[in-house]
Amino acid sequence: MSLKQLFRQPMLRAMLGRQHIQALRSMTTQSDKVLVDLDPKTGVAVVQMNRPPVNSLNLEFLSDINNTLDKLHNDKSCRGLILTSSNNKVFCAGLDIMEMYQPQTDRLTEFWKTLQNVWMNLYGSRLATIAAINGHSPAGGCLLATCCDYRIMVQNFTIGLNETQLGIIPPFWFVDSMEGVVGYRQTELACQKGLMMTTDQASKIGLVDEVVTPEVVLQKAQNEMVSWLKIPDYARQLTKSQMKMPNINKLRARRDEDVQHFVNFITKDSVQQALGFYIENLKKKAKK
Ligand SMILES: CCCCCCCCCCC/C=C/C(=O)SCCNC(=O)CCNC(=O)[C@H](O)C(C)(C)COP(=O)(O)OP(=O)(O)OC[C@H]1O[C@@H](n2cnc3c(N)ncnc32)[C@H](O)[C@@H]1OP(=O)(O)O
Repeated sequence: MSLKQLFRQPMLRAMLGRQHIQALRSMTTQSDKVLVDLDPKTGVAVVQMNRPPVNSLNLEFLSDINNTLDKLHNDKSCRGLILTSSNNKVFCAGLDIMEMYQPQTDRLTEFWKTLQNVWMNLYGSRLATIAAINGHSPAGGCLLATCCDYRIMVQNFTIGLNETQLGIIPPFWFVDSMEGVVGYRQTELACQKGLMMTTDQASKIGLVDEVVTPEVVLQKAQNEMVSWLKIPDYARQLTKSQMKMPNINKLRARRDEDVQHFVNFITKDSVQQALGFYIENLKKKAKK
């Protein structure tokens, strides 16, 4: 069903009310890959990633996410953001591997710059941000989750920075994001070994704050958000910025160098070969 058709549903209209539908409409015109429901009463936006089959992050999807963040940041009524997925098995499969396999350099460069922008925009967001992780969350998916201020994850899924298992390297700002959440030692273990952790394992090291069942994940995120929004915005925002700016400034200072490293690394024959094998295995596994 298209969004237009969805808005026409009498049940939905009755449930949400007219004002809410208006907000929904204005926020969803941007992209069908990023669905935004901004509640004008609470100032909380639920942002659903909606790029089937697995929300892998390609250039266009990343641009859509970035535009959505910009729009929400420019909307004074918006105070909180809950990031989740329309797929109840996969929160986000990480970067779209096809962007990195046999790439055109211009697009690869643009792709990486856009990912850097998404990271800076979400990690440094003025909003209180909660990830409602309702499915698997490898690599770039884990990065998005660690950009948020709080993580609630559905049981029996997996999360982690598994890059080394693919023969690639998690960039320093991926690592910084993880370290900010779980500390140096756990980051060292998780990143060097490319660990994909179950929800329970992730909870034990503090990578996720709450483990829940699928039915309640969004409600739990909404409840948690209430407590964050009780804090005066300026106090919360300045405290957040004090803690996050050093990492953002670190990437800002090394942006071009980081793009260059990425492009040089990805275009190496050995890395292309490793990615080729990985894609083949993914496809074989998907067919089974
Ligand atoms: C000196 C310093 C140098 C620094 C250099 C920098 C180095 C580079 C840094 C790059 C950082 C990379 C970050 C990443 O995010 S890489 C991506 C990592 N992601 C994964 O490994 C996830 C792979 N996917 C899965 O494990 C599963 O798909 C998942 C658990 C997410 C879901 O399982 P499920 O069973 O539900 O779905 P399928 O596996 O059947 O998949 C369905 C189809 O989707 C395709 N797919 C899956 N993941 C991806 C992906 N990440 N990109 C593109 N496509 C993906 C899969 O192949 C299936 O497709 P088909 O149906 O067409 O076969």
